Amino acid sequence: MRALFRAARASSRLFSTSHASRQHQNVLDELEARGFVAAVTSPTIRQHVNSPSCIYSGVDPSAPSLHVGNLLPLMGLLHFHLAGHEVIALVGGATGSIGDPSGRSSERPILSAEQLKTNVEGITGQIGKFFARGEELASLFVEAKPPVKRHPVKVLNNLEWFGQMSLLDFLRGTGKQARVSAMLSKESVKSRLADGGISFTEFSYQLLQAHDFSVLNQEYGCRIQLGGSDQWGNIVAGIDLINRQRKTLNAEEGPIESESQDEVFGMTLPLLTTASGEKFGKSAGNAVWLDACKTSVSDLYQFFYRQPDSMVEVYLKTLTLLPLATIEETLARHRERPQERIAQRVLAEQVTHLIHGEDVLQKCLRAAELLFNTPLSQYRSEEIAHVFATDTRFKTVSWNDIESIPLRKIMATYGLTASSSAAAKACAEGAVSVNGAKVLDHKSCLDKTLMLDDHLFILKLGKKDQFILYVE
Ligand SMILES: N[C@@H](Cc1ccc(O)cc1)C(=O)O
Repeated sequence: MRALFRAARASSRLFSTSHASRQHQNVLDELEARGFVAAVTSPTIRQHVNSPSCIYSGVDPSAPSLHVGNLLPLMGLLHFHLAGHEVIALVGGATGSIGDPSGRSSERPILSAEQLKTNVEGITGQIGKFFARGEELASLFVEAKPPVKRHPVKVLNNLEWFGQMSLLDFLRGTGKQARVSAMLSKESVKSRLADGGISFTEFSYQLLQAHDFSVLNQEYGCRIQLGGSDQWGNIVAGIDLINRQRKTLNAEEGPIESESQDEVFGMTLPLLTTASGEKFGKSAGNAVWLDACKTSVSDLYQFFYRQPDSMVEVYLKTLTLLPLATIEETLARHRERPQERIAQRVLAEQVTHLIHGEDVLQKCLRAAELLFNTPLSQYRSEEIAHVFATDTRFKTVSWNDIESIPLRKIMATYGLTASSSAAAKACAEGAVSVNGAKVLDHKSCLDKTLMLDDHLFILKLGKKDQFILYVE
């Protein structure tokens, strides 16, 4: 671990250490300065977070992996965690089986119990790693004085309380407190009623999320819920539910001790968009996943490296832990020589480190250097195989597998092009190379004499796409 920190420190040598120590005064000041706050349900949240509180945010397991669009709420939670607040990351094993209508124009498909279980496991693991790496990175930049006491982050699954709950208990305890008029007035419901309608299942979703907030408030003293701006309605539903339940209880049993009656809050985050105004987190129409098997580490790196100048400041402030002063310095250096993409490089390195760790980042940088800059002949095929071993663009084959297959077919098989006719076209246009040598004839097979020390082919399409075949 120490070695890892040292390596991380070395890779962060770009940054002056004068800003490396900083004390969190009020986490809200920090979050506002970084552009994290879209809205809060009550201004008193500022006083409230002057002393340690407990905050939660939830994510539904609609896929086995999180994607970069999920990073913003996680970063928000991470700032609270680093500042000494208690943090609960909730994975919606129950809500994920219902489907949140917020921000969706059509019903979600129902996932099988098995699929949900796989998804919950995948996401739970990713959240754990995210906070572990976040702390590791923070120790490089943020040294709170006096040291802040941090609490272990809790990752909970709402199936814990919904799994055993009967429908009658839900309708009597939670449903009874909810007003249909308030439920109908939620944006997520209104927009669907105006266009295509909504199932009773998705209509009820807001009550499930409201119930979560109430459970977390009672069981863990949780008083803040954080979410994207599309979550406003669901968050407010939770606050309303908690207040109504308290009122009922007070009426039935007389006022109870004050601590459990303290105000609860909601805070929403802005929706991150791309320069063209689309939802952030897609690359060529596909989500950019945190799971390296779904989006390779180098594709994740490249996704951030390719961000336009107009967006890089927003992403540096929200998706990295670099102190604001360091971000300013980085941007100033970037503006002097924009063609060097200094800010994009820092962004890509920081995010890749946060998601995949320092070792994987270094491997990825090495791979990029290898694929883009240095002459291939400087390398041994074993070294390249080692660097790319877990990369989705790497495949071990036998010579028999590929010997008599035309290049265009190989390219299509390994996903370099969508079809072999697209590969043929790319060859004709001179966009294809094998170990640095241009291949114009798409009918040709891989030439054994081009192999790097008898083992390796790098197929390249244009500047960005490549595939590595390691011949055993
Ligand atoms: N509804 C949230 C996820 C969520 C689930 C349960 C909660 O208690 C909170 C949030 C979303 O779709 O992003």
